Order: sequence, then structure tokens, then C-alpha cells
Amino acid sequence: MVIKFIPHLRVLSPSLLVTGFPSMKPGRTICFNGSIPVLNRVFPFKLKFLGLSPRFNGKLITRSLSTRPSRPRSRASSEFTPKIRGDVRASKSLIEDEAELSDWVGELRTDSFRGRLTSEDEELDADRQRNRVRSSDRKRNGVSVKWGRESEFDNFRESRKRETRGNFGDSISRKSRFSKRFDSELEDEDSGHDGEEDDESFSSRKSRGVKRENTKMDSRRGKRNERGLGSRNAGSGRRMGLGRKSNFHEEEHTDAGEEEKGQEMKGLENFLSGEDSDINATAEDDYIILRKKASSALGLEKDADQTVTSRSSQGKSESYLSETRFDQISISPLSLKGIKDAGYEKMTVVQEATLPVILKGKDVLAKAKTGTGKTVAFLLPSIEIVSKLPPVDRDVKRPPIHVLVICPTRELAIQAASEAKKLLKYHPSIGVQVVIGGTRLALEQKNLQANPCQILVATPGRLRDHLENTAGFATKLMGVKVLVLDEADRLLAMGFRKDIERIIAAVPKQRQTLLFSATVPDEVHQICHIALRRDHEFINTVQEGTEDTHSLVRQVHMVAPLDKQFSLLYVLLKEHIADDVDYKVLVFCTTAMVTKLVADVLRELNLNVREIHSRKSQSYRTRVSDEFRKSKGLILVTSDVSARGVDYPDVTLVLQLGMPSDREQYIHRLGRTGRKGKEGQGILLLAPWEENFLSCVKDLPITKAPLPPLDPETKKKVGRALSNVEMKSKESAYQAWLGYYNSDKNIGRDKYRLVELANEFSRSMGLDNPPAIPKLVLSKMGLRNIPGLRVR
Ligand SMILES: Nc1ncnc2c1ncn2[C@@H]1O[C@H](COP(=O)(O)OP(=O)(O)OP(=O)(O)O)[C@@H](O)[C@H]1O
Repeated sequence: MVIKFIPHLRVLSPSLLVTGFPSMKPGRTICFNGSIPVLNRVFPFKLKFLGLSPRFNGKLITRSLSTRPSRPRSRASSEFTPKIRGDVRASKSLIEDEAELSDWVGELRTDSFRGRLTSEDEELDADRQRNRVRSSDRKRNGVSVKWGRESEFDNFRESRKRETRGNFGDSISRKSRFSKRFDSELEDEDSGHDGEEDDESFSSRKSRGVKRENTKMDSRRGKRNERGLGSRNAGSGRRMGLGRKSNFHEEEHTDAGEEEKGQEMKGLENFLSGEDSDINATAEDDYIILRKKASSALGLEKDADQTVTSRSSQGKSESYLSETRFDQISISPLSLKGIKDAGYEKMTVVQEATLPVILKGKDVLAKAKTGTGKTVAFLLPSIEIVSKLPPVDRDVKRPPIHVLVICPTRELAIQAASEAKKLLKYHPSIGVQVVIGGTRLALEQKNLQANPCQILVATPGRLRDHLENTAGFATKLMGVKVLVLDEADRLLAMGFRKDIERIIAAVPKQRQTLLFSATVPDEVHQICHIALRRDHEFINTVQEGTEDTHSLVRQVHMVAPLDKQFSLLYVLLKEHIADDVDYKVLVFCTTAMVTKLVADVLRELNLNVREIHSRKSQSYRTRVSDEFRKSKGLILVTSDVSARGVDYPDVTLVLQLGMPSDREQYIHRLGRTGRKGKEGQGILLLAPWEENFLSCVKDLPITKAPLPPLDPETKKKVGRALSNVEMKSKESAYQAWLGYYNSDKNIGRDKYRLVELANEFSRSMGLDNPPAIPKLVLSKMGLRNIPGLRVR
């Protein structure tokens, strides 16, 4: 696959207005920064025994880049010819949602999965997969396995079914596949590390994507480098790539006004390219210039000076809110009323940055920190677009869906639909519906029939089910004007990519596409062309040189052997609870079954605990999620189903037990606290052999914290709690644990060591004799005949 990069690298500082100026070349990128960090701000924090020292990088410059693929967008429309069946009993999708991906990570991985996949391999595999998908028994399971022998897999799947109710094999297989690819890529990346990663040199950037862009750096940027300005851009690619074990596992208008903006833009381009006279302008000057342009784009020329003044006089506060009020911008009175009722007055920075661009019809890839209002940022302009379309005739048999929002998890889809409902309060003619896995397809079909909607929020797998099994659904999708991929990097990753490609093939080519996420690794720039037009804009509201995480969230890591971890977890939680009566804690675990085990233990220890993971029914997940949203004084033990996007207000602590699957997942998990500019705390508890993970997040301000003391009484208490936990829970956790770490490229490489560690985990649960594992599972994991394992 050939990917052509035309990097229109812009050096912007510290804040840039985002508009679609016609004079800009296609593929350009605009950065927006509406926030400037305050240095030396004092934050109260609560981890008594921790020596936390905030780390700031005061750089204000944002780098943005854009890629222009030479390859036309692929469309596999033939695959999406709707198969209308009388039988609404749907085939199960390849993947229901992220939960299955995350929770079953690695369980079936074998050494044979670890070879490097070339793009050719990938195509081949995609074909193989397509064929299998076509030929497999969809009625039974929907999809076949891409890796491994099908019959063997079927046996395994059947044995799996005996233990659980679902079919998870497909997602395991998919997970394995993308892990395989990126594991090999990471190996390359690691070995290619030049050891000069710093903020001062373009050439020192580690990330492959950035390096490539650098090689095609335009001459203007070269000039900036010569002038010593290149460093302002540098580092943007730093650690933006995959983590070590990635589960990454994806018309210009012309009128007089536009021309004027074009002139402005030219000035801006000159400024950016260093050809502007005053290249020594201060960051604040830059900010003012760019801010004025932002106000101008929003039609706020009159307020521009005022806005800038108030902003700069405020000091460089890192606020998620902009100074622009919703009532200052040109949106429909009905939307405005809805916004007011929702309690929103000012736009958040990302909303202010993206709205004018989206309303101009541009495709957008937007990056903004967690909890800063990205959902409204894509929903509001989408609603505005729909509200301007001619009303759909009531008699139309298959009323079109105009906006399609895809989310990687069910919880997130439900949440986005509910936000849309808030904004649509005074738009009685615009309907929104949600279709997600884990619910009855037939019921959704009925709802879609009875209540036509212009906005549909969906998880990828369920959307595919509807495409393939719901009569007239494909026709409805032909009305899509706006396609949104929320958590775009996740959706474009290998685990979802094929689904997304198929969904893209089912919506019109003439559409607007919006990609949003708090993390946009370089790989996303490379593959975003599968969804975005060539002239899309990358809007980055995260300042260059600042972290992707919030400065108000204290981040620490602790390193402790497994045999201490349950006790430590208990002590850390007790400490936190003692410090904050309104505690609200998320404990992230590596897999669904480990989540269950940890919840069981904490329950035995009389903590107020709930659990959520993919093995729970959707109705249970929804109930628990709602409860946690509204509660205080509660601990939610969770797998990665809660890692992304879920907006639980006022989470006081995010505790990650064991290493996350990659850097992005660490950031998203942590992002469940410190939302909307609030404070929060994050603790990452690692075993000594997981410490390597820290190299993936070394640009983040995570300090090492000492371990709290463990008294013998606590150890006894925890030991007793563990002994009360059901054996089955421990057995399942052991197997899932083994699968998870087997999929790590470092830990899983040495199977002997892996088994030793797994048995250490077993002992930490109080099981000196590790639980036996089915032969087939071991063979799928590539662990047959490894000493120390017990087979059944
Ligand atoms: N303009 C606004 N003013 C105040 N609050 C807002 C505004 N826009 C959105 N919010 C609120 O901010 C919170 C976070 O929004 P949202 O969940 O969209 O964040 P996000 O950026 O998508 O986070 P994540 O990256 O974790 O998905 C929500 O509670 C939302 O209701």
C-alpha cells in the first residue's frame, strides 16, 4: 500500500484559530490551542504517602500535520449489498464492541502469530477473512476465524461456550491478528530507537510516521529549522505511536468574504512559514493573532479583541472552556435552547475550534484531551447540518439516516445518544436512535421501523448486523451526510478496521466525515484516508510540548511483586476512602475475568464495589454504569469497557492494576478522572517485570511513589478474603491472566518465564497449585508442554 505524505507542517503558537480558509492547500492541518498552562500552580492532593511532584513542560507550540494519501478511498460496496432475509435472526458480528476485543485479548495467540505482516499479507488475510466470513455458518456464529484451523477453533469455541454463554472466539482471533501486526512493527520501532529523543530536534523523533513526514518536510519548514524554530515543532510525534503491546491493535466556497479570509490565511501562512517579519513574536502575541482569527471565523469579529484581552488578562490558565459563548455563534435557536437547558454556556476549546470548520463542510480529524466535550463538538454541528436539510416526507418508505455516529463501546454509544437527545430537545422533527450489541436485534429493527431517526449512534458490529439483516437499512444509510467516528484511533485500529471499512463502503462517498479522539497516534494519520477526504483538517487542541493528560491529575506509579498487590490495592483504596468521603474510584484490570476476581476480593473485604466487563449482560452493564454515574462512595472494578469515552462525573481516583495494553489505553483510562477541568488522581500499580511499560509513557508526568506499608493484620485479612473467593473465579482469572501476558511482546516471548509469572499470580490468589487449563486452550496460546502448567 502506497501512502503519500504531503506534510503541510505548521508551526503554530500558542493557539490557532481554526477555520476552513479557502486559500489553504488541501490536506492542511490547523492546530488550535485554547489553553495555556499555568506553571507552578498549586494543587491540593490526597495521596498522603506519595511524594508527588508535578512536571510541566511549558512549551506552547503545537505541531500538526496532515497526510494526503495518493490511493483512492477503497470501497467494497459489493460486500455490502444488503442480504435481506426474512429471518431476522441475525448473524453475530465479527466484533460486538471493544469489550470483546479488550477482554479476550491474547487468549488464543500463538507464536505463529508473531511474524511480521506486510501490507500484502494484510490484504491476503483480509481476502481470506472475507471468504471465510462468506462461507462460514453465519446463522450459528456469524463469522469464522481468520487465524488457526477452523475446525480446531470450532472445537475450542464449543468448549468456550460451555464455560460462558457467548461466542468470543472471533474477537479473540481478530485481536490476535492486529496484535501480531503491531507487535512486529513495535519491534522495529524499538530497535530503531536512536536514543536521542528530545524536544529539540526534528530528526530525533522516534516515531516512524513523523520521521517519514520529516523526510518530506517542505522547504519552508526547513527554513524554520535553520532559524532554530524547528524545535518548536519537535517532539510532537514523541510517544504518539503505539505502546509496547499495542492493541492498536484508525469544496471550497468562494465569495468575497472567503477571499478576505484567504488573504488573512496567506498572512497566517507567511507567519507560520517564518516569512512573516516578526518571527520573534512572543507566544502571547501569536496567541492573540490566532485568537482573533478564531473569533473572526465564528463571526465574532467585534468580540475578538475583547475575547483575546480577557483571555490574556486571565493569565495562562489551562481551561477546557473557551471564552466563546454558544449564544455568540451562529447556530439555530432550537439548538441554542437545548444547549442552554443542558447547562452549557461557553463552548469548550475543542468545540470552538471545530465548529466553524465542520459547518463549512470540511472533514475533520480532531484531537482534544479527555473530558473536554468532544461529543458535543461533533453532535452540535451534525444537528445543525440535519436541521438545514429539507424535511423528510412522512410517506417515504425508508427514511434516510443523515448522521451516523460510530462508537467502539456500547456504553459510549448509549452516552452519545443521550447527549444528542439533550441537544435535540427543541428539535422535535429530528430523531436519534442507538443500535448496540448485546440487545435484541429484532427489537432494534422494530424501533427503527416505528421511529425513523435522522441520527443513528451505533457500535460497529451491530451496525454490520443491521446492514446485513435489516430490510431497507442499507438504503437508509445511503442518506448519510455526516459520518462520525468517535474514538477514531480505536475504530481505525486493526481490531475494528475491517468493520469500519465495510461501514464506510455502505455510506455515500459524498459525505462529511469527522474523526475525534483524545489520542491520535501517527498511525492514524497514515490510515485516516480510509475515512477522510484528502483536504481534511487536523485540529489539535493539545498544545505541543504539553502532555496528552491533564495537569490537574496527579499520576503516580508503584512497583510491587504480585504477592503484595491485593493487599496494596486494599490499602490504597482504604487510604483514598479515608481521605475523601465522596470517593468515586475506577479500578481498571487487565481482562474481564481478572476484573471479576478483583471485584470478588474487594467485596469480601467489605468495600462498596461494583463490577463491569464484557462477560456481564448488557442490561447489567447499563444498570451498573448508570448507578456509578450517579453515585458517590463507590468503587467500580472494570475492564477496558470503561476505558474510553465514558463520562462518569467526579471520579476521584483511577487505579490501574497491571499494565494497560498500550499508551493510548493508559491515557484514556486515566481520562475518566479530571474531567471538565477538575482534579483527579491516577495510580498505576505494576509488577517489577511490567516496569518496561513506563517507557511508553515516559513523556507523561507519572512519578514513582513509595509503597504504603502493609501490616500483618492487613495481609491476613486480604488472605482470608482471597480464600473466600470461589475457585472458579480464580481459575478463570488465571487463564485470562496467562492469555493477556502471553500477548505481550516482551513477557509473552519467553514462555517459560511467562508460566513462572502466571504461577506467581496463582500463588498471589492463594493457589500454590495453579489451576489446570484445557489442552486446546494451551495449544492455542502456544503453551503446550511448557513446564509448570497443569493440563486438563
Ligand atoms: N460547552 C460545555 N460546557 C460545559 N460542559 C460541557 C460542554 N460540552 C460538554 N460538556 C460536558 O463535558 C463532559 C465531558 O464531555 P465528553 O464526554 O464529550 O468529553 P470527551 O472529550 O468526549 O471525553 P473522552 O475523551 O473521555 O471521550 C460531559 O459531561 C459533557 O456534558
